[in-house]
Amino acid sequence: MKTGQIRQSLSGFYDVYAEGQLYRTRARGNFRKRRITPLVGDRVEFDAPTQQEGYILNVLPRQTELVRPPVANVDLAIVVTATTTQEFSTNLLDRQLVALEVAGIKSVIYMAKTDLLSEAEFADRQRLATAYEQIGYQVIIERAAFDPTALAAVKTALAGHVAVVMGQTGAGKSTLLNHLQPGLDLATGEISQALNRGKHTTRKVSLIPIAAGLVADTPGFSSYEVFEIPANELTQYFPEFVRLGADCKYRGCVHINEPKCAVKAALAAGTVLQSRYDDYLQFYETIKNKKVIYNKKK
Ligand SMILES: Nc1nc2c(ncn2[C@@H]2O[C@H](COP(=O)(O)OP(=O)(O)OP(=O)(O)O)[C@@H](O)[C@H]2O)c(=O)[nH]1
Ligand SMILES: [Zn+2]
Repeated sequence: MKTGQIRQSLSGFYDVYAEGQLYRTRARGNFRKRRITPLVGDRVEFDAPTQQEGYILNVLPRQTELVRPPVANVDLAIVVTATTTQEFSTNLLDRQLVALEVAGIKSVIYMAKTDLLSEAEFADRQRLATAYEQIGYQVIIERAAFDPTALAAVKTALAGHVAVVMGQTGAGKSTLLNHLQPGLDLATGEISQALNRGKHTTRKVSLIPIAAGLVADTPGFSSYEVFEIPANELTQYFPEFVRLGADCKYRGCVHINEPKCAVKAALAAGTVLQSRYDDYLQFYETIKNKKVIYNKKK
């Protein structure tokens, strides 16, 4: 028996990488009775008499599991953010960051399309980039449409990780992937559209080695309407609130109506971004209002 990692899945076949080689396998373990479908990124135990006919015997426990793209053990997300004034939204960015915090996936913010900005717009995005860095996120900001320094920074960030590229439609995900891996040839402007059709396509998903990491060739989605966490835990997914919250008067402070709240004090002092706090309140309300819906889930 060997141990390896699924690097690609296509019509019932799983290509497993182990000891420098790829093995084409099928699923045949008793994990199937437990309704575990192997995912790209899974670490698996398998038997392979030849490189062409192997059988997955066991799927090892997952650290993380994404639905779109269906990839296991992702531990890094490049959150591609279009910076043009029409497209840029701190709300959408914060939604993605919170969803990734909840999933236990580290985020790197990639600010794209800066070549389309005026000087004033660029200065504003730079100010935000600094603010997010202070929160604790790495921010990579393009200085040109094809910026080798930004690409090199992405490659460095990928080292040792299993990563996905996320972001809204038109953010520049395919463009970034194509620049990271020339020859990948993803059709720009087509991925979200294809996924949105919601058909059960037998889409190929693979992890491509880029620099010293692995990146899913299919970008992920940013529509996280519901956060499946209790509202009073939302604060845990805002790293700056976690740090400040230690100084709130009340344990379990949710930084809304409580007196002597360190988060609200920092907001008044201008050290917490107003947009972050506004988004926090909006997500908090969203969770409260969706309570009935997510309780119905089995
Ligand atoms: N000027 C400029 N245009 C860009 C940049 N990045 C992407 N674009 C353009 O923006 C459009 C959308 O880019 P994509 O890479 O397809 O965006 P995507 O995130 O993959 O979009 P979906 O497939 O819809 O999810 C394309 O026409 C790109 O050529 C950039 O840095 N500068
Ligand atoms: Zn507080």
